[in-house]
Amino acid sequence: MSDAAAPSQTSARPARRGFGRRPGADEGPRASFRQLLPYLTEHKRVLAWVIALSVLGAAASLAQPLLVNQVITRVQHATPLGWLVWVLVALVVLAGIISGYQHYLLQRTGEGVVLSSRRRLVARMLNLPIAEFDRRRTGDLVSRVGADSTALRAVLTQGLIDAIGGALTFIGALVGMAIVDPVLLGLTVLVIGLSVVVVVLLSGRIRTASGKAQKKVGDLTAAVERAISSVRTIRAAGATQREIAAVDEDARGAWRMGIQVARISALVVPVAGIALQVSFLVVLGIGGYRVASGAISVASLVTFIIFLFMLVMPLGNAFGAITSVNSALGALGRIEEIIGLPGEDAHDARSASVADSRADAPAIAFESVTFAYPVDPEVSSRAARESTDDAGALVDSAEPNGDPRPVLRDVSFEVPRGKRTALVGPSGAGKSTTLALIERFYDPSSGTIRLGGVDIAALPRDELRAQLGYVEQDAPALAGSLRDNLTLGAPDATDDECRRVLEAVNLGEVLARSPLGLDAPVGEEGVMLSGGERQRLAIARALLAAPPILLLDESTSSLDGRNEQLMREAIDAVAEHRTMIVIAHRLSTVVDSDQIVVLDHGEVVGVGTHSELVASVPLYRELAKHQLLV
Ligand SMILES: Nc1ncnc2c1ncn2[C@@H]1O[C@H](COP(=O)(O)OP(=O)(O)OP(=O)(O)O)[C@@H](O)[C@H]1O
Repeated sequence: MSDAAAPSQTSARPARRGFGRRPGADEGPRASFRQLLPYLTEHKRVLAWVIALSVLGAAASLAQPLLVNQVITRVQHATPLGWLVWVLVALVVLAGIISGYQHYLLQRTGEGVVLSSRRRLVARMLNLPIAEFDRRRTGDLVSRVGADSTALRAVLTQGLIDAIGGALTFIGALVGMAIVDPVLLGLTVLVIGLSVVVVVLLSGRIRTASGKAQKKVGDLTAAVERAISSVRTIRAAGATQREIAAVDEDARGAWRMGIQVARISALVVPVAGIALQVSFLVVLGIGGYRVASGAISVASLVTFIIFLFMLVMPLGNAFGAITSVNSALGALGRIEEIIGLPGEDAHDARSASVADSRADAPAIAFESVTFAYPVDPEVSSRAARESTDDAGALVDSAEPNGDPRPVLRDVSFEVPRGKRTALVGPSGAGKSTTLALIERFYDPSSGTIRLGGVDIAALPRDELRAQLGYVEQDAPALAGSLRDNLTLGAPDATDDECRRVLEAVNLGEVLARSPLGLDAPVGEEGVMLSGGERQRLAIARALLAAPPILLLDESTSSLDGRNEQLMREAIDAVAEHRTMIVIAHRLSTVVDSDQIVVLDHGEVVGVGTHSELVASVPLYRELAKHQLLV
């Protein structure tokens, strides 16, 4: 049940500040090369094989000019060519096969890196504390799994491994040059060293710019996600053009950052070429002078120049690799930012088990629970810095001094086993928050919540959530079929059980509506169902998992008489033999509850039956009068 509830919590309660821009958060996170290594070492065998192939390929290619030279000499001297041509053909074919195979292996490994980053990212993302979803934008998170992970592929497919393979040629050329003429080598190293310094200096800027570019893509995805998920509201408000303009602005932001990356890499790409040309001119000039002065022979100078070309080629590859690795590091920074966050159970004690609960203890007990929603650190520090008026407008969950504002204060009440307890109170009193604390979507700032006498903070979360069924307030249906929705918390349920449970919540009619039966799609967020049907489908889902305690956050939307009756019957079906906590927005649903807890401004102002509360709690009497129940 918990698995069902946790992820969909985000859609039920979109982040309060979710759509806004996060001030000062323009600097994307940056990753270091060290963080990339685990992704590469996962494939170290294939990569070693690829490097070996690239050395072999280089040797096959390098041998070709030597053989061509031989062929030409033999033709000039009219000597038979013999096996030479066949060896040459074989080498050309071999070099081609090696390069094709190497390309395939790199692409495949690149996909492997993307896959493992996505797996790690999604595994962590779906385990993050709910508060992280409150403060982050869904689209931005989605973009990390899509665009950012894809960017990692470039590390392998664009030069890094070629550069490593080329390192051998590079070192060989250096050694050869040192033997031929150390003085000329000194000059060459000076020129090439300068180009390396330039590239290394630029590489940091590429990484930063790529990180920002990926962040802009995240902003864009978030804007598109917001526009698509609220498309009905946007159309109805006549705001389509404004939304298009807003998304357009984000798209242009991503484009601008992309251009910036292109500008910096445009500086890097020609550096290797310039280094070659300059060192060629220097070697020719100074080398020519040294030949003239008799310091070296012409043959040595020619050999040195050939080595120079062999030296600069892999250097060009390495510079290309620096660009692609730094771009990937920009994306990796955003991936690692999420992977590095602690999961919701990182600090859990797990020192108790549900088996420790006592039969004589209440099903649930709140003991002096105080709770404040965590405030985004950025907002809290901004609130503390700026004038209180502005800060107040920033976010309503922070006190003017930046401290989080308590939503529940010193709340104590008990939920008896097998009975129906209702939570009532004005909007914003903290009713949904109370259920969220029982599910441990958040932990109290102080006080204790007990399940059968056991502190829920000591229980493994999956054990706790297996005891609870949770029906959220609005639209709690997931895209997919009726069956997908029902079996979310009970994957082994049979079709018969699914059908029975649909009948129990008066949804038999929905089942009969489509020839697809249980396979009938419910649409994105269940749009193909009415509000009342969605809520009853969620109740059916909870019922199928058969948890001993059911938490039901009744829909705020008003239901017509027939739907209300259907809902009441569904709740009665659920309540049988179960402990139930229901948040009631219509008192008529709860007047016959065994116990009613009245919340006001985060405090318990009364606990009792309907008639007791009418007699003793003015707020309840007021609510009842309003709803024509007294
Ligand atoms: N994720 C959140 N982050 C920050 N503040 C929140 C969050 N969810 C709720 N709040 C705040 O907590 C307070 C209590 O909200 P809650 O949803 O628990 O009230 P409620 O009694 O269920 O209201 P309603 O009857 O309207 O559903 C409100 O002031 C609300 O703004």
